[in-house]
Amino acid sequence: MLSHAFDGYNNCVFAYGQTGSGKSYSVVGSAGDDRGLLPRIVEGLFQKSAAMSKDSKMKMVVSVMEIYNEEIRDLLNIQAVSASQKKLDVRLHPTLGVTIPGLTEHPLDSCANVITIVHAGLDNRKVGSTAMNASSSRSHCIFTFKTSFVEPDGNTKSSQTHLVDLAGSERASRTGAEGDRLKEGAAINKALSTLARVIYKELAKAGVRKNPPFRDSKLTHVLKEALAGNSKTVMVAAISPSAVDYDETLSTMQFCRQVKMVQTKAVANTSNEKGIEAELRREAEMLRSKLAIAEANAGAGGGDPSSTGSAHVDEVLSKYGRGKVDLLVQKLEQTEQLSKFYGASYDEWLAEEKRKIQKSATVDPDQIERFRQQQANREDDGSASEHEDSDASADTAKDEFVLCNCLTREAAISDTIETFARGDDETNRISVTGPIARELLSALGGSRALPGEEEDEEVDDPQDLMDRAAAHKTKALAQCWRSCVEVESLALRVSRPGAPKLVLIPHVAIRPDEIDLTCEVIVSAEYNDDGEVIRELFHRAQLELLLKFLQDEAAGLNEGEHGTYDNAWEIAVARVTGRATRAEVKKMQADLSTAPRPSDVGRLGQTTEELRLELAQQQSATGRIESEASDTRAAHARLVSEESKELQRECNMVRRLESMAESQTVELEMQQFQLEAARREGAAASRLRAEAQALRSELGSAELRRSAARRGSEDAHASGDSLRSELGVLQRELSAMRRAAEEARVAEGQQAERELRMLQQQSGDAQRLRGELDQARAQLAAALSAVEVIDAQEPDADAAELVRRLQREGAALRKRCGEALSEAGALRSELGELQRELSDAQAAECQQAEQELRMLQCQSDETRRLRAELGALCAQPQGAQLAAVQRQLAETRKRLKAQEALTEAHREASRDLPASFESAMAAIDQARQQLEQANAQGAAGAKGLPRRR
Ligand SMILES: Nc1ncnc2c1ncn2[C@@H]1O[C@H](COP(=O)(O)OP(=O)(O)OP(=O)(O)O)[C@@H](O)[C@H]1O
Repeated sequence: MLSHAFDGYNNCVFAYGQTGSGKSYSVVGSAGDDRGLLPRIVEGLFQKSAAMSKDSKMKMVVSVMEIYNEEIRDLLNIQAVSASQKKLDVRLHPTLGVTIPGLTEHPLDSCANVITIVHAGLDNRKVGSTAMNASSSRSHCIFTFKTSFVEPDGNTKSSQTHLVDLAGSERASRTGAEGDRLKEGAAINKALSTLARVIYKELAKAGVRKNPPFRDSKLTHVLKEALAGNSKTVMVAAISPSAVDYDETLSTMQFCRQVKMVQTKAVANTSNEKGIEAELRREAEMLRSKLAIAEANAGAGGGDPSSTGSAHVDEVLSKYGRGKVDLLVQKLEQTEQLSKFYGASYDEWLAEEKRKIQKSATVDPDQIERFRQQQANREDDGSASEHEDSDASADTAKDEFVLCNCLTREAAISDTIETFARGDDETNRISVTGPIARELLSALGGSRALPGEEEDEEVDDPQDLMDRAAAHKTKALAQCWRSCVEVESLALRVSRPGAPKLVLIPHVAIRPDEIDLTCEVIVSAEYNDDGEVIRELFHRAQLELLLKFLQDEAAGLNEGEHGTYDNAWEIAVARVTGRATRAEVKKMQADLSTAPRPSDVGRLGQTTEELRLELAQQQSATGRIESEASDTRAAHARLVSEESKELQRECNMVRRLESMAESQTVELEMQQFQLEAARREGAAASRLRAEAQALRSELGSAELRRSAARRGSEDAHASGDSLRSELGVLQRELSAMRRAAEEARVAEGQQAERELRMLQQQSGDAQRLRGELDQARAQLAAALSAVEVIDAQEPDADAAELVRRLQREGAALRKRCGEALSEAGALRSELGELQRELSDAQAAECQQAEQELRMLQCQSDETRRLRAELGALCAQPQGAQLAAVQRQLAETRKRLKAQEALTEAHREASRDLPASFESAMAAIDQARQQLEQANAQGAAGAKGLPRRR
């Protein structure tokens, strides 16, 4: 873009997108690395300018405006913004193109200066808060940089860069806009939809001639050149990454696609002021020298014209040359003035240019009122006389010319046109030839197309109407000049030196929809016997008709052989006006002079008398016919006025129909556009058709797989159901087991308690037995001691033997008793251990059961989820997912099997538990029996002891 600007191309960047998507962020941004396009472009321009050669110069001005609720406001003219909300308007200038009179432009000399100015402008911008953006731009903002690069050789490249931050498209339902916000939103959406329509029309334009509705909104009117003309234009599409903004994002992208297809026609804006000036100087010099020759000839009493070249050319030069030279000199002076301005300070030049533009684009309100009044009068007084009409049209023409002058920049041209518009004195007879006419034409039309040629739309705004009327007039005038120039040059070509002069007095009658170009031709038709002009005759002729005749005549003439016709243009005029040419009159005279015979004189006189009589009759008949004709003309005028009213009504209806047709055409174009897109897509579709065929067959096999998968899933469902029922059974079994285990635990606990009590009782019995044993031992000891005493006194071998046996048995008994006791202790500890084991096993079992329950719940949840997934998958058959589900199903089956194995193990464990308990109880019983035996033996032993003596 920077290099385009340096090469003299106009640029435009506009940011488009929904509200809050980042348009302002992209165009202006904030400080540092977050700065947007604008500061970066300006930096680039100044950097490039610094790198240019010293003799080159860059000049830059900036303007900032906003379009708020269809009103243009200058953001750099704070006074206007805050004081009276002064609105600006868009004008189409014949040479400058789209202009906004009153918009201030600030000269720039540094990057910092630009940023300051731009931010000052942005402070005045309309910003509001909506539900979608806390600082939402409520207006379209346009930053315009005009740059011109002047090279050392005078070559100038000028460009204009627009940076446009559009307001975001928004939906009232989402932004929550009400009141003023809603109104702003409506204006924003209107401008954006006009932008879209302009784009559609631009696309349609390639085929048929269309007029995009640029004037329907201020935005498109201002950006007309950027959207369809001389500009390199870029669109930045801002979109939101959020899924809720899907619709807006899609519509932005569709708009993007259309914008991408619009083609603009950018041309480099280059000029060389020095070259133009030099050319003008050369031409002026040449004309001055010719004038000097002509004056010298005139001073010398005429002399022989042929000695200085063409007498006719000299004659024309002597009469009109001064005017031409004066005009050219005037033009030259203006160019000099312009170049002086260019050489002077840039600011002064800028101020002067602005003043000129404002002056040229401002129309006096009185003039508008007068013009409107005259138009109304003209419409109302359709039946007025021709004379009144011509007076009124003369006045109107004058006003229209004044308006026309307002639109031209060149004062000299304005004067000429005004002179041309006056129709009552000698100055009106303007002879136009070659260069001057061309200059006038180029000054009137410029290098641009005439405004009237560009568009043909209905306008309600009076100022607009004035502009267009003036443009229309300018166009008519240009046409008239063109025709005059051609007529004159042809007349010059076909006439001979010494032939009568051709003077054209153009009349331009302008009506809203037609241009009538006629001219009065002076034919020096009446001569006295000495060949002197008695009076000049004026004939009104259609310029176009005249031009055609002259062209025919010129085509029939071989250049250099002027002898065939005395004066071809005279013949042409005579043909047009229906009069005899001088040559014909002369021929008739010659015929008469050569033919008369004395015998015929009387007859001729009689014939002449008869002819005179006939002529008188014809004259009276002509008078009658003329009076009838005037009546008919009046009636015709009335009819015409009625018809024109009728036509006006029909026109209005046609316009309404046209507007309807217009909207239908827009729709049609959109459809055509879509059709075109569809056709393009169709081409891609045909490429994809083969692929689609392959996919279809693949789909068929996928269908088969899907049905197989569905069957599999149904099986899986069935197996899932059976698994579930199994699971239910297992759960029921588990709970029954849990209940049985609980009961067994309680019963075992009670049993263990009972046994404990018994053991305690047995241990008490054992204690008692031990006490009795101790007693028996003490008795035994006492008996032994008594036996020893007895032995000592009277030894008894048997008794001693008995005692020894008893002692042995007692020791054995003691030993066995100790063993029984230790066995009972071991049994007790074993019992305690068993009780601990039992309680541990019960706790572990409970824990395990809870875990299992939890697992089963998880499994049942998972099964439910899997079933739902399976259902969804069945609805959308996709092989991979089905396989995944089958895998999950297999895993679940595996887990169920593991669960079953675990449950079985627990079942086994719970089966083993009572057996070990029973063996423990049997051991206890055995120990108890042994203890009882020991006790019985002990008792028997005690009984068998000899009584103490
Ligand atoms: N790329 C980004 N990085 C960081 N912040 C961003 C970005 N784009 C936008 N933002 C932030 O999002 C918010 C809205 O952005 P911005 O005002 O530029 O949106 P907008 O399209 O101009 O909206 P509107 O049309 O309503 O004016 C701002 O606060 C801006 O700083």
